[in-house]
Amino acid sequence: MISLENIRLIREERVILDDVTLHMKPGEHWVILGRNGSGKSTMLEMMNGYLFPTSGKITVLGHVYGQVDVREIRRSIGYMSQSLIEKFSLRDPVWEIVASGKHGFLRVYQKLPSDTIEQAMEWMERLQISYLKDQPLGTLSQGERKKVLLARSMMQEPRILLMDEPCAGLDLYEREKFLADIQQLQDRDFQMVYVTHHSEEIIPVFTHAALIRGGRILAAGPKEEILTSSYLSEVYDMNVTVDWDRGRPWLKV
Ligand SMILES: Nc1ncnc2c1ncn2[C@@H]1O[C@H](COP(=O)(O)OP(=O)(O)OP(=O)(O)O)[C@@H](O)[C@H]1O
Repeated sequence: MISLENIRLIREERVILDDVTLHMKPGEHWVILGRNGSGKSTMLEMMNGYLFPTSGKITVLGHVYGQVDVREIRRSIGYMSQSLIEKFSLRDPVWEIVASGKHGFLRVYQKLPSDTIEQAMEWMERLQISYLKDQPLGTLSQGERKKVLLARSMMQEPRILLMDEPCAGLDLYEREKFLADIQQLQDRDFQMVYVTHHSEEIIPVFTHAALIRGGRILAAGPKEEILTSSYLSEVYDMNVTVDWDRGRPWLKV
């Protein structure tokens, strides 16, 4: 469903991504793991069509970027990132922000169809944030904001969901609640790509991992083959040991 072939990106004369090749097939959920500044967010922005590579080929849902109207493809891609939260008005009520995801608007200026409002209520119910529906976004905790963003992304019934460090800033409790919500989405016919620098966020729903270091793919494939002590020591530039517990890799430094 998502394929990056020989991607190279040069910005301000710096090589940001080099020789990146990844094939994410239907039925696979991927994690992209790497240190700060390794190029993870840049890769997501390419999958979204926000950034175009200096060279290489990107194919998403069967369409080659550069040969299609990316805005059309983007309708099928949910995107969660901190930068998106910052675009909303902090005064808008939660239900409106969730509902506005249906067509990808940032604000609602017209009366919404009742089925869109109903769908927004259903997603808020499912993610247990109904009690927040009338609260202004600005009054929500970080964890609640992430759930609002997830509900909003799901409104467009995406075929792909890209998540850029969704657990950043969450405490242990909020993180685990959020990850449990992600785990529950597995029955849906879509593909998730999750960017993080914390390997303990790799919950069982994720089937594959790509390790990125200095803008290059260090290793990519089924997660059990990739999340090894040896590869992770290389990606983090320090000696670490992996312990698997209930389908999750935990690191000892
Ligand atoms: N417009 C730009 N011009 C020059 N360099 C850039 C530009 N945008 C990003 N970079 C550089 O590209 C590299 C990769 O950035 P990116 O945000 O993709 O990293 P990341 O792995 O997502 O990091 P983090 O985990 O800290 O969010 C960084 O070194 C960053 O400084």
